[in-house]
Amino acid sequence: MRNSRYHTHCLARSQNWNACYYLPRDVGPVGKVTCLASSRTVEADWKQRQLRSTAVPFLYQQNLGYGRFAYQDASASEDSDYERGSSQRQSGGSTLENIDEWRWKLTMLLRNKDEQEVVSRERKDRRDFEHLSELANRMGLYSRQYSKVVVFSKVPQPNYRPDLDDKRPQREVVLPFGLHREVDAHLKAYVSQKPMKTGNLSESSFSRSSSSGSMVNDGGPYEQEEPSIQNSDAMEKILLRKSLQLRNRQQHWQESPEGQKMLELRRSLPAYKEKDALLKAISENQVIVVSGETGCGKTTQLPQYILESEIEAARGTACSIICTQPRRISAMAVSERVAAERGEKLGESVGYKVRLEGVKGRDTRLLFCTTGILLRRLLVDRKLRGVTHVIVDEIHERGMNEDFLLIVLKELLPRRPELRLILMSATLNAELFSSYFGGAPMIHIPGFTYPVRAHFLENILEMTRYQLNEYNQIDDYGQEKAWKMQKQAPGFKKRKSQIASTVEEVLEAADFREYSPRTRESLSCWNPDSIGFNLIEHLLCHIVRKERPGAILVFMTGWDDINSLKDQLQSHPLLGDPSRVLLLACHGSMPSSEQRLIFDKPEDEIRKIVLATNMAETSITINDVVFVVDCGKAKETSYDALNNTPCLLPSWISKAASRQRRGRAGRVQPGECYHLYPRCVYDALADYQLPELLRTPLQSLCLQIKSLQLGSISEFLSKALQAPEHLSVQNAVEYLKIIGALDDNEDLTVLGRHLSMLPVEPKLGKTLILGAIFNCLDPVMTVVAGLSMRDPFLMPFDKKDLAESAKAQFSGP
Ligand SMILES: Nc1ncnc2c1ncn2[C@@H]1O[C@H](COP(=O)(O)OP(=O)(O)OP(=O)(O)O)[C@@H](O)[C@H]1O
Repeated sequence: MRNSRYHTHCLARSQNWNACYYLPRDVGPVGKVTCLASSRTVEADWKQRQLRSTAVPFLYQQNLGYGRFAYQDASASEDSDYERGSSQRQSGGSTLENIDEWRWKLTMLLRNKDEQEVVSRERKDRRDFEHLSELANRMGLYSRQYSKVVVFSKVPQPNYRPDLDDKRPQREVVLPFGLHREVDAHLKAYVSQKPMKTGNLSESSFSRSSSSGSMVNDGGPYEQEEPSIQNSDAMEKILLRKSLQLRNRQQHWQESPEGQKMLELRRSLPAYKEKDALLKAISENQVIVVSGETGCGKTTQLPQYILESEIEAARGTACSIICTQPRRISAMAVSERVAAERGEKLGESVGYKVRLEGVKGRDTRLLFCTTGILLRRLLVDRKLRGVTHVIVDEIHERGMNEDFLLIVLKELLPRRPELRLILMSATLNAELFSSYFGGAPMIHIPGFTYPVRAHFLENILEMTRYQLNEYNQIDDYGQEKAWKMQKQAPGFKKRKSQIASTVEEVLEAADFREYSPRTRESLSCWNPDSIGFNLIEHLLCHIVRKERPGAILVFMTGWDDINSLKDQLQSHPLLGDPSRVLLLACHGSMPSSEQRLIFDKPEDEIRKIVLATNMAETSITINDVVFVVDCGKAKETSYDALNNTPCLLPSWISKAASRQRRGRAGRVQPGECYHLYPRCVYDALADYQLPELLRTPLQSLCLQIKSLQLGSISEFLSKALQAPEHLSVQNAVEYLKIIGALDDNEDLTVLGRHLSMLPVEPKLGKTLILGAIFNCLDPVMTVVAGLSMRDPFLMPFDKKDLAESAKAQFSGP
């Protein structure tokens, strides 16, 4: 290893800037520099004046690197004794004491167009961070905490920064050519001798890098050869022994007192009554469609029934179940719950995989993952080798990934007759899915777990005696506060969406005679465009003071309204009192570790209030939630194919989404749901949300189609459950041609291939480009980013919405 050349960087502290520069190792001798990758020690004896003139910012590159010219604050690096010393000298105590210093640092960051971020490793408690974060936010900057490191930046930050992960330092090691060849030869020899197993998840390409080069297969779609199984007798014996071990372990747990208790609990769920019928239908049909009320046990029980019955039949090692979830948080939470119900640690027979995170082991037979992860696996393993069951959960959401997955799976089914596909949701249009899969059987799980009482706006106003008027419905949030307030102000005219007009019509026709004059008056000035911060505050006070114990889950639309409402509630004498209320936020741009806090139970006497986006709408069980508050709106990407203008705006949710929100209560005890809109408005909502495929740009999807070699883009998309308009497809293809991702024959260029590998949700075409900027500072990508910035299509975006969407998309799937 002595000969290896480390692409590492040294930290050098500058005198005046209170900052560190990244220096490439070969910048030349500037004082005495020793880099030891293993011990992560940097010894620096800088001649500082000399350094300031010689130091050059270093573009830090790595696979998912965030190339930028970085500053680190003086106390930055734990790597350096020198730095530690300076940290003590300069920070001197709490961050709040040096707030002016911070203000100056952030101002300098804003002024200097070459700098993108300030990285601080100074010890900060949560309050300090929030204080600084507020300051940064006010200055139009972003902030993010990664364990002990805090980043203030000009652009939104992703959930995970490998370059800031002290526990897992990533270095690129360039091996000498001779050694490289030797390792290659050993690997080849090993691979050629190693028998291939089927049915083993650990061998599946979930662990393969998507950049393995196997993505493009000359054989065309689904034409890969099955791996030959050598020494099959010996292998079968090993697998059988393993299967018997799995069976013994399962029986042992089920017979234990804790296992018995858990079984009893599981048997009380409505799904249990249908267990045999479900298993029979699965064994007799390749595709089935399952519906059942929220909380009846679809997500946690059905995959488990399959797993248990396979293990029971001594086929444990041959079975491999994948259950997709639309969101990271549900994949993680549900897998934890199922592992606990099986008396195991996560990563034994049950695991999860979401982007950049996952827990699974060699024996994992049931894997919960995001839809995006399954799609990425399909990139490298089109036949889903070894997978026996695919369960697509919450199929009613009709996200772009889910619809895309369905087309691919539908094509795959005839080639994998033993593969089973199960589509599930509480609120799906079962006939639509059934007919798409040639009349697949539909099974309904009847019954509720616990009742949830629904209260609509008229009941809430009666109950709380809150009086709505023209002035207390102006929500105070977001950077463009003035604009938003103007928009919400009575009399402000704007182009109305169809649903907004319908809402107005039903309100005009509504009959509220049975309610008090006070409520009728309130309803007459209710502003359907506002979220109603003041009403929410009043309702929360009412629940905290007068209702039974239990956590409250409030559904908001996005990062900005959640944060502003949180600020407002924090300054309230009751709701802001930490000895009585624990206020938590949960949105897509938060790190998973923070999102998980919503599942923790606070101390007795403290009421937990979670402000969440629709990411908490499906699959998850926060077991102390008794009350749900639903503002009736969610941020949604929509797209006007005629003008090629996408936008991300709060829109009315569908009835299905409203029921899903209500269903977050009543899972372990009876619950209450407060819908902040009248019942007549609920009745007027669409049954289901318009599929994402029909309302968003298709660029990213087109790239996926091409990289999977699925033929002509328009032909492929015409096979969707509900095919997008021809104009939308054409626009997307044209766009990709303009930026050089597709050539004139609609084939992927090198650039297109790179872009198709980006882990970006295909929600906004422009986000794909932002993904290129953030995730891949490959020079080619930067050129593309530049091109797209001049692209007039970008203009209709609300900049904040775009940034927020980008943030949300980097955190999922
Ligand atoms: N973490 C948990 N703690 C306690 N009970 C739980 C937990 N997770 C699930 N449950 C119990 O299991 C039941 C079934 O949950 P599951 O997620 O399988 O329902 P579901 O039918 O998939 O609902 P949804 O459609 O809302 O996702 C819940 O109603 C609850 O009683």
